[in-house]
Amino acid sequence: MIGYDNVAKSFGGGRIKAIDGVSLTVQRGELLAIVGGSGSGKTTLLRLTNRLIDADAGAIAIDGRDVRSVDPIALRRGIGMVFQNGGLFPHLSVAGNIGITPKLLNWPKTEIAARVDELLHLVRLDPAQHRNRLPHQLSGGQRQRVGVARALAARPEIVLMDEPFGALDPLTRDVLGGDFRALHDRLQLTTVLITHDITEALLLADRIAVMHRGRLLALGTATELAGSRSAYVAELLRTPRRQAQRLGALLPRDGAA
Ligand SMILES: Nc1ncnc2c1ncn2[C@@H]1O[C@H](COP(=O)(O)OP(=O)(O)OP(=O)(O)O)[C@@H](O)[C@H]1O
Repeated sequence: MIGYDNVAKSFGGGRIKAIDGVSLTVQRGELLAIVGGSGSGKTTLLRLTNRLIDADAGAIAIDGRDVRSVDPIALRRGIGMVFQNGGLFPHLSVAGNIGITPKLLNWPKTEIAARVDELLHLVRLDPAQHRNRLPHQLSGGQRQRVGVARALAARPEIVLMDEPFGALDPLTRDVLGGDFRALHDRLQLTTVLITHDITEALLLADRIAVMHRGRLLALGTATELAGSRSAYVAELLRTPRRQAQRLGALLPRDGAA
């Protein structure tokens, strides 16, 4: 569904190699997580995908079509994008935020209103209670749900998510992650999700891409990564492994559910 072929992108007149020869294929229907330290190139890769920036070298294809042959605005309208903290327009209501792409696409008003309510149901927010609120009148988790609804408004096949659950408490994060995974499956989306949290990546994604200094260091399922010989990947997996062992010992299986 998305193919990256030897993609490179530098900043600062070539001094900062943000992406340094990345090749990777995201399968249709897959949820791929990208993990890696700060500055490893995760956001740059996402921004290249919908042409918020263009690559210096290599090619990116969506459904077999080079993204450079598609009008960037049309491209972005066909790809849902979810940001950390929702990225909602503060002066627009929930309905205004969710309906923004359909409005740009000149959908009739009644159709937009029906779609907003349908999407609020989809992300498990009561339309009557939420559609007229402003973003600051929502909790962090509710804002992210609205962010997901907005990304899905024009029925994209691809969703790009940049640390969507990063600023949430661990319980909300877990629930939202699970809810999104269910939506991804139900709507047969292809999703690329950036996260700092390797545990979240292991639990949610079909495959995980590990980025390090602009390069793709490893790519695979949890089991495949566990067999990686990279010292960096072993270090990444050490914390969730240790936590799983400690929690297994601390929480007996037949305790409170
Ligand atoms: N517009 C820009 N101008 C100059 N340098 C940039 C720009 N965008 C990104 N960079 C640099 O490119 C490198 C990769 O940045 P990127 O934002 O892709 O990393 P990241 O892995 O998403 O980091 P984080 O997890 O901290 O968000 C960094 O060194 C960053 O400073």
